[in-house]
Amino acid sequence: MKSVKIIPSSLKGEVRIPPSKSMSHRAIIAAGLSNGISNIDNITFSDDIIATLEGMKSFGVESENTKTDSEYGISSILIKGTGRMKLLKNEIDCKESGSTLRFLIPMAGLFGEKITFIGRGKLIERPLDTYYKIFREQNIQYTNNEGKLPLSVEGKLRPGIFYMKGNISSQFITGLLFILPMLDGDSKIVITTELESKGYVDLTLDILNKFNIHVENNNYKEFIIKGNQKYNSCDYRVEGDFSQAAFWIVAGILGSGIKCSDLNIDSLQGDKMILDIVKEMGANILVQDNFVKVEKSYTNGIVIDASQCPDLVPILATLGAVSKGTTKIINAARLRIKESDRLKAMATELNKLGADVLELEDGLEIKGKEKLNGGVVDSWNDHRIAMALAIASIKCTEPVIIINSDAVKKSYPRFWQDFKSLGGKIDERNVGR
Ligand SMILES: O=C(O)C1=C[C@@H](OP(=O)(O)O)[C@@H](O)[C@H](O)C1
Ligand SMILES: C=C(OP(=O)(O)O)C(=O)O
Repeated sequence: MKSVKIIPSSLKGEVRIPPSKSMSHRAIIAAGLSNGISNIDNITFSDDIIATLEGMKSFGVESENTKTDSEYGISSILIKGTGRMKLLKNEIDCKESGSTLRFLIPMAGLFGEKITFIGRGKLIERPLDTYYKIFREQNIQYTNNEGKLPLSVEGKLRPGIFYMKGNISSQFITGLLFILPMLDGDSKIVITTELESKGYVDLTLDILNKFNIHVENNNYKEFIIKGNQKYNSCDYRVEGDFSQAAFWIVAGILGSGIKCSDLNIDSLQGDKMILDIVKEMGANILVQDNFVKVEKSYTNGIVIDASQCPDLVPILATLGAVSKGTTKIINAARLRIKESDRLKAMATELNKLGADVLELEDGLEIKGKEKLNGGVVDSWNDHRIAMALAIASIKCTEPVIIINSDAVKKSYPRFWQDFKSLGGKIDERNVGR
């Protein structure tokens, strides 16, 4: 396991934002389900994306790496779909990726053969009840380990009406939206609660559309899906990731200004909300068509509703910890079922650095301080916690040691390189455990 020692310094400069993880998962899946060859440009092989790519290969999809830009760790891949999946491997390793697991489970319903999903870390216990309910309703056989992975599924998914809660994870809705259009009859998904993470469903519908699959969205309450649709292959460039840009935007505010390039300002990504949130907190930010530039700014605490942007919470907790007044993060209960219990993780670790964070049942209450101290903190094996703590170091008076710092590989393998290129001073070391 790796740890990093950070000597606090003020970051500044320009960073090319890595491709959106959410859009990469979706592009690989849609391309794999189509009949033909799709060129997917601007891909980073983070652990989560490797899990989806390998999972699709188990379903008979072929992929070829066509271009690699080693300076930025960016690749292009050709995905060869056959339109008809063939099962090459019955065990799918989703590593620690919730998206991979929840997007690929419904695909098992195309085969009717027994398929086993395995995973690691916290993924083993992240909830899947929404799918278990559907399996029972459709007489699909499944076994799990007291509700946890490994999960084995056997049986064909049939078209129909699917009632689903919208406040556990939007990933279940995305998972069904990929497969229901391929079934031999029409389906409807009915959302029985308010839908959280709507932006992620928008991303799914957008990619489906680009690959020739059409779904009617009745105001996020119902999704009407015609059966017998066919995915067309498509050349697709993945745009920059606003969830990752958020770390550098906050780093620029706390440090000495940062330009984030390769962002699409018209993006459908829900985490684009970071721009409005930091503006409301008082940050000076210049937003252009394809880049964002933030200046060092003094920010004030506000109330932040996290229901549509859960992945921003760790870095917003960091910003709140050094903003003037109180920052309250509300509607964030779902954060407890991510790669770590992110509410507990951020409250615990920021407090170790000298912050004043109170963990609430469904949020955080943070009383801002001008400076933090420093100390030894843990990433909880969660990429977003590691990155949020790294950015907190900018405001520390003493060094910060982050244990299990290579958790960043889940979504952003080059994070520490980019941190250094912006002037971050780190010392990486291997530690036992
Ligand atoms: O569909 C997606 O790509 C994602 C949906 C969100 O999950 P929930 O819908 O479970 O909040 C988000 O937290 C996750 O990082 C990616
Ligand atoms: C929660 C995340 O991803 P996933 O649910 O796909 O594991 C994330 O990237 O923060």
